[in-house]
Amino acid sequence: MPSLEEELFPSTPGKFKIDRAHNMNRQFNRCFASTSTMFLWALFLIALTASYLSFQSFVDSGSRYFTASWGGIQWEKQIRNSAQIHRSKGMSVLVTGAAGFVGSHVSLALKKRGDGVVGIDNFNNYYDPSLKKARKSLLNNQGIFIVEGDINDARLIAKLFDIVAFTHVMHLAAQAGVRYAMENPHSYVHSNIAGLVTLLEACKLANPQPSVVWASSSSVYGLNEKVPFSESDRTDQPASLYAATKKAGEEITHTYNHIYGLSVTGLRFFTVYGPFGRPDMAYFSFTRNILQGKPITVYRGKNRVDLARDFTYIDDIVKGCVGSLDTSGKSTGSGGKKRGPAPYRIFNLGNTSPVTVPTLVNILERHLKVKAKRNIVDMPGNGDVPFTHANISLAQRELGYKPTTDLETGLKKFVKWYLTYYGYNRGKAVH
Ligand SMILES: O=C(O)[C@H]1O[C@H](OP(=O)(O)OP(=O)(O)OC[C@H]2O[C@@H](n3ccc(=O)[nH]c3=O)[C@H](O)[C@@H]2O)[C@H](O)[C@@H](O)[C@@H]1O
Repeated sequence: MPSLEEELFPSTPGKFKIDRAHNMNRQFNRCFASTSTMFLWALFLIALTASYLSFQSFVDSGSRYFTASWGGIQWEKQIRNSAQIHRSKGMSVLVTGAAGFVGSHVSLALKKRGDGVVGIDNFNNYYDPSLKKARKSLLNNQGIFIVEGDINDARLIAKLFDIVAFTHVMHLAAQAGVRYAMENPHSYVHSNIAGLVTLLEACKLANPQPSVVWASSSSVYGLNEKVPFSESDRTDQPASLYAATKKAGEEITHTYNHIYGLSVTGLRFFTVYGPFGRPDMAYFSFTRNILQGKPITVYRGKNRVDLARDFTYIDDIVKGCVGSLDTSGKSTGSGGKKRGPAPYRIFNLGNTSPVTVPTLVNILERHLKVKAKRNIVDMPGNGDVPFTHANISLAQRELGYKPTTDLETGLKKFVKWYLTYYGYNRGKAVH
């Protein structure tokens, strides 16, 4: 069985391919010494090398995670229809990661108020792709088309900009998850760094250039101890590779703003939760385990201090995203040339009231009406930070951001959705 990494990176230039060619060469020397057969074999090897190189350049263009084909008149028509704006002064937005948790919610909100939305998602299997497909159906029903492809596919992204003059890009495609970075570090580099650069290259070359709003993370505050976390606080001590790639994203987007005049807004999300959420996150996996009577692992910090998060409800995050798009200001460049300074902004989008993980479990128990089997363990050195707490005054001032859902209310809505979607005692969708 191929390892997960091999599955994720089928195109990574594997040494075995080169070794195989090398071995063939040795066999060839042994078995075929005559000049004429040597000539024939040389031709064969040249042909083999040429096809290998063209295969490499194909995969390097980025379709590593996904093999679906794209293109054609019908495909372009679906994209144009989806991008159509149905309100005055509306925008046409390319949403990356549109089948993801935040991406699907933001796409629906934009479409609802009459903006044009085109999604792109690679539907990778970091978590159950059937949930992503379910979100996709929801979006399709509202007239939103999601292109199946990877943001590393430069040709595909360029094609999308050929078809639609996007005014905005809402970039939410990413390899998420703090602890998984220890298992599969390369997937973070692939999506959060290489993918980001591929996307920014396309934005930089587009004419007109779109304004870019993208998802950074509260994890960039890392080992920062000053609370609450303000945008001007230190972010140079990441505790995980995930955080490091998000921080790198902030620096990379800054250079595209500086050199090419791209308008950029980075949003530091604080542990977003809610209906249609991510199954890899604690509130979601705890719910599944509690309902199935399985134990849950609750991490505890140094000196037996409970871990805490500034859990933020999805509807509040959506308002922050839409507010960011509305106030983003224009990019100034065109065709890769800067014409003047463009906005570069970073905002915390949190809830400003941290809750401990044991309290999160208590609330879930109440809503589920089932007792959890808690397995309390000291936090392993896995990239986690002990607490997060957002200062949101900047977002309040500039975006009108004002979270209104507390954890109790938000989890109630999540549990209601979960039970409708999966039913009791199940991890699989009931429809
Ligand atoms: O806002 C953020 O910056 C980040 O929020 C979450 O990361 P995290 O806060 O670690 O969220 P969870 O994985 O749901 O963990 C929440 C808390 O539960 C704890 N936990 C997690 C899993 C578990 O089995 N047990 C447990 O106690 C974690 O240590 C953490 O304190 C997301 O997974 C990241 O993608 C996101 O960037």
